[in-house]
Amino acid sequence: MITNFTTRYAASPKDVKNYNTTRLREEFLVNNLMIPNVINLVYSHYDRFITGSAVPTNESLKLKTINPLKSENFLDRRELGIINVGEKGTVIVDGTSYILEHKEALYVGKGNKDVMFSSASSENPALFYLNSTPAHKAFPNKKIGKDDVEVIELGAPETANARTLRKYIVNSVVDVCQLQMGMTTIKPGSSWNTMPAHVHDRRMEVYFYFEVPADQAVCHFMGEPTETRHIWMGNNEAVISPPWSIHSGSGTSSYSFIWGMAGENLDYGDMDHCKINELK
Ligand SMILES: O=C(O)C(=O)C[C@H](O)C(=O)CO
Ligand SMILES: [Zn+2]
Repeated sequence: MITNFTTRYAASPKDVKNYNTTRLREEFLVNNLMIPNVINLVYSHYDRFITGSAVPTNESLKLKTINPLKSENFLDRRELGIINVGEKGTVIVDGTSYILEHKEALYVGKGNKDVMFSSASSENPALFYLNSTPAHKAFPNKKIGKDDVEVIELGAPETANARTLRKYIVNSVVDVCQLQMGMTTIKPGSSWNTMPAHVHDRRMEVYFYFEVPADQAVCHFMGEPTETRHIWMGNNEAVISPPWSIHSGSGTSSYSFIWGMAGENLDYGDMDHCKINELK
């Protein structure tokens, strides 16, 4: 089996103003996820947040440590969130099996040594989306099924931002050190996520867009509120959002995305909202 990783460094908003399209995509877009039989990881220096995927088909895939961690096992000093956006699969953590159906999640605490991914069917594999952050305390592993999530309805059809937000890995659902993860689904007829936009300089965020039809796209907006840029994104692509950046998007069809955050606090609602008519 193959484990790949790449590193992304943090960038100043003053520099990002001067990036062209290619550079913007090189620094922030993660477009090598959900490759069969491979674990692909991107190590970002924003809060040392790792974004990745594991797609096991005929054989199980083991989460191996990577060089930047300089640790024997991947989770020696980290916690991990896993959301399955594919078909049924299993994650075995130090001998305990957790079956994850479509859109179920697993929190894996610091100190676990062995994490193995497998799919129930090699033709219709599990698609495990992974987020990992540094951790300083070992919290118990916990599966988060569809009934465990906290659901909020946001937006309205009139403003084209009607969407359902599901909180999976937040501190009211599971004990965590700093990782937060959830999923937002745009309702048919709406296109905007996270509008009105916000920033939270206390935390960075990564968005993973999925359920984007093959001939459609999502235009992701980033940048300081008065200096925005955009990145066109396809299905199963992620984008790193620096703490100083808005993170909003508009799709040419309905779509879903997984948001993952890390940083200074665990307060989901700690956001500085931007006035829509003041964005530039
Ligand atoms: O649609 C939304 O609004 C979101 O999903 C917002 C994210 O959860 C977020 O940005 C949290 O800070
Ligand atoms: Zn946010």
